[in-house]
Amino acid sequence: MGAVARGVRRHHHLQRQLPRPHPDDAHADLRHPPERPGRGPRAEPRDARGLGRRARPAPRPLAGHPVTAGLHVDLTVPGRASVRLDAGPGTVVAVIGPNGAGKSSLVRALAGLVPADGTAVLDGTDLLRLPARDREVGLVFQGQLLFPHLSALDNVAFGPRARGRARREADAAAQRLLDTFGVGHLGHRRPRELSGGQAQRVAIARALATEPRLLLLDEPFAGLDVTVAMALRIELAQHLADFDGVAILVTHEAIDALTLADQVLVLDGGTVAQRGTPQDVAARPATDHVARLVGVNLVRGAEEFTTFSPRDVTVSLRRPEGSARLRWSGSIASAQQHGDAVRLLVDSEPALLADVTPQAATELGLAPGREVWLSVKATAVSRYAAHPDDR
Ligand SMILES: Nc1ncnc2c1ncn2[C@@H]1O[C@H](COP(=O)(O)OP(=O)(O)OP(=O)(O)O)[C@@H](O)[C@H]1O
Repeated sequence: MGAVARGVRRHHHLQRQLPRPHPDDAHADLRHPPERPGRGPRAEPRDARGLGRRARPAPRPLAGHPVTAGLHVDLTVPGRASVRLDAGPGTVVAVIGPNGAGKSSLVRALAGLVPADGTAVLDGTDLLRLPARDREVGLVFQGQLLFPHLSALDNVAFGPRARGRARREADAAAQRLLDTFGVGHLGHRRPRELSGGQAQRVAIARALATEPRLLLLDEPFAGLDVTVAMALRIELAQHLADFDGVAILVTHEAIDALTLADQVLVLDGGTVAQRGTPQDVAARPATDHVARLVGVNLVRGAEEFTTFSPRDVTVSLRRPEGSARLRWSGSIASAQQHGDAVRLLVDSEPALLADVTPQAATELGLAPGREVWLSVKATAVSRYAAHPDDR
């Protein structure tokens, strides 16, 4: 669980120690979704953690697949991606990687939007053997269109209604979700009357409305204003803290992986380059892409990788003393303000980042095109095996 989600879950755990909230309470209803019509009052016992979530129907096992809760993927989208992934219930997996790495191919294969070989077993059922419409999957894709002729509320209520829930109940559940994502007052509006951020909130609410066992979020914050994206991230973290399905979040932002995810899957060239907790992946990146995402330098040797912070790099115009392994030359490709420092991207082998003070940048004339030497102290670098067993 990500750091934000962990905090939220702790908060909810404390709340669970308190007397049960009134059923009309909007937050309570997220944990106590209304029953489907015709089933009468809740008959199932509450689960062991006392969350009061509705007991799910027993998963249908397939021959050769033991019923194991969560998601167990070993699939290939021919020519695009080949991925193995295991995620227990309640896990948020961030999928990161450069353009063309296969991230969208993975989520689209799970959603049934592109054909795939292999298996993707969700709570004992192989999704790849089901038509897309029968998969218990909620989808949020970047710039995804809402139904233009329906109001925001009807967009969210559409899925539950299509699954047989009475209109009043579906609308009430949709309203609660819209409230959760801060757009409860916009339920009457058509999609064209919503801003991008508001529409994206409605899209997330719509994906959650059917209580999917698998939530697929493909860059849900892309293209949003920074403050809107941050607010949405926090709201989503609160929701994910109580979500007992599996969520897969494709993202280009390190902050998503670090704050929302329990597991990070790094794709590169259509295969898994690294997997681990956000902290492990950030501390020991295996690819240049991840190193850039988390803002560290990565020097890859055959047996050993080395990382260090741009802050620990010394920039000089003359060749410095010290170990040749910790010394590079190159020309400055770019110089940008970064917090209270100037961040240089140096076209060395490999390309490296160096943070210098504005004063040093001025004194040394550190502008693009300038030839410089970079060095780092041995005590400032972290080394790790290039090929750990768990990749
Ligand atoms: N419709 C398609 N037909 C054929 N190949 C495709 C198609 N869509 C994607 N590909 C290829 O499959 C590979 C993986 O693409 P994919 O879109 O899954 O990557 P991605 O990691 O999601 O990239 P991005 O971050 O740019 O969205 C790429 O080599 C891409 O060119």
